[in-house]
Amino acid sequence: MAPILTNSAEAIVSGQRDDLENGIVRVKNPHLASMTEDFLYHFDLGTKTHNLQAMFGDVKFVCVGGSANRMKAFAQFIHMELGLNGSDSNIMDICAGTDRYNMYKAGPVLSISHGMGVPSMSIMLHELIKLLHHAKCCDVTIIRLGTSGGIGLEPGTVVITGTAVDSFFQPQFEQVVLGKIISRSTELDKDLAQALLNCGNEIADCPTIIGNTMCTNDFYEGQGRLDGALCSFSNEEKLEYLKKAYKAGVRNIEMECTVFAAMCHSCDLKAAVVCVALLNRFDGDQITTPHEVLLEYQMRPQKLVSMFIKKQLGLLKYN
Ligand SMILES: O=P(O)(O)O[C@H]1O[C@H](CO)[C@@H](O)[C@H]1O
Ligand SMILES: O=c1cc[nH]c(=O)[nH]1
Repeated sequence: MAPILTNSAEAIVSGQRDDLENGIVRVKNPHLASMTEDFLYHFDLGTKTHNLQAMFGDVKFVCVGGSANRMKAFAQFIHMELGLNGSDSNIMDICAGTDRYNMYKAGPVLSISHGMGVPSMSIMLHELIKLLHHAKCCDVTIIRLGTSGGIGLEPGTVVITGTAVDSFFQPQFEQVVLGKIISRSTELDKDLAQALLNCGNEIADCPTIIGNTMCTNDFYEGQGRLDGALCSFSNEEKLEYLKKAYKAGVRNIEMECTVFAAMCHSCDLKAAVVCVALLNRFDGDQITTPHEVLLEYQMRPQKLVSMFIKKQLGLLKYN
């Protein structure tokens, strides 16, 4: 179906131009300004109940990932890496009042879980972007740290997304709004991707590439797996699709990158997606790699992003 609205139609409304000029995170919703209170239901945080500027005003980096444990571990890791005061074991879940998402803060770094799939990521991002806006956060960089299925890659390879594409290999995110399809661009920040690649290249045993990432709405049939409860295609058809994806520059598959890229792009947030490939999908579908190996793979995006944050904060030199 043809798109009915693109990014260009989302004009900057009055008041938002000031935010653009002073680097404050912007929202693109003219209705928000007239609300006397904004309650971020899935975070259990609100503009009347919490001083969001005092709590979050110093945030410069937001790291997001599917699992609550991973994002807690990342908060503890970055706390240690940045040499922050206090014990990393005291880092508390800021969203403890709800079990939808988990949020941790370590100095200027916010670490949040988003669950699995586009709807879960989308809800989290609506509330996160509003939170950053209400807190008057400036010049924020947001990075997704995830896992993925590789296409033609050695397991353990870290893929920094060049372009986030949908299941038709198109650089767009389509959403149904009021019964019509809206299409938004999934452009990501090229300089940020390159800076992250440079960090990856400095880390031993952390093979890193830039490649296109395909976002799907399912882990099984949606990613061409033969091992789900349902399967409507043959092994040959699966391989043909994966080869087509490879030809289109796709190097990994996950389940959130297009909505993440589109929403961040629409709100002028510098964004990147850094996902480790857990397996090579040309070799199979099941993830049977030992748990300790998977944990080490999951640390790779964290180490890479930690190095980037340290460089940005002047704690490490750029080569
Ligand atoms: O490792 P995370 O961040 O959860 O991401 C990937 O893993 C999940 C599927 O196992 C999907 O959410 C996919 O995008
Ligand atoms: O194959 C995989 C592995 C992790 N996450 C995905 O979405 N797909």
